Amino acid sequence: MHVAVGSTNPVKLEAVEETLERFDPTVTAVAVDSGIPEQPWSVAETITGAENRARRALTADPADYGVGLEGGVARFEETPGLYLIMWAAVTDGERLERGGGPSIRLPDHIANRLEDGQELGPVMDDVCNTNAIAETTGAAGVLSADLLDRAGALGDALACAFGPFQVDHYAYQLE
Ligand SMILES: O=P(O)(O)OP(=O)(O)OP(=O)(O)OC[C@H]1O[C@@H](n2cnc3c(O)ncnc32)[C@H](O)[C@@H]1O
Ligand SMILES: [Mg+2]
Repeated sequence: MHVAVGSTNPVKLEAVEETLERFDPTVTAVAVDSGIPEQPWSVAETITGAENRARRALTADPADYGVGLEGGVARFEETPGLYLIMWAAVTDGERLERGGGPSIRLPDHIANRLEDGQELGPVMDDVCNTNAIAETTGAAGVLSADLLDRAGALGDALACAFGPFQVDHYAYQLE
């Protein structure tokens, strides 16, 4: 199985390789434009970024599946605070499925810096005194006391978008 991933971030490639390990995938990285701002600010924008990445990766590199993984931030009416969210999209060229990953509240001092227009990756590096933490454990790792890591969190979203291609239950269309 050949999977084209719309990113060159090693943590995203790791997420795909680990999550789809059972299918023994050949994973290629495709540099694509996500078509949205570098720091998505809503569920809708984050999902659109994942969709664009999946479609554009498959167009650039004809594989069995195109995968898009996108991190973003969003507010929810039902709960206070700014949340880090992540979404995945998978396409086989005809059908496209979406799946969501974990959501974790950002500390106010970090949320305030995003409100001022900064990006989460560099803000996390500044706060944690790290270099490119978005390519390893990520904010998801740091803020969950390492109960998660970014590859695993993105992998959960991917599993939710990829599973429906493999499971017969989705093949029956309800009229
Ligand atoms: O090369 P790409 O694929 O774009 O990888 P990226 O790390 O920039 O990932 P996204 O564009 O999907 O994420 C949007 C922004 O949110 C940041 N981000 C998302 N999740 C993060 C995490 O767990 N830790 C640190 N930064 C994160 C990321 O660095 C970007 O500034
Ligand atoms: Mg990015």
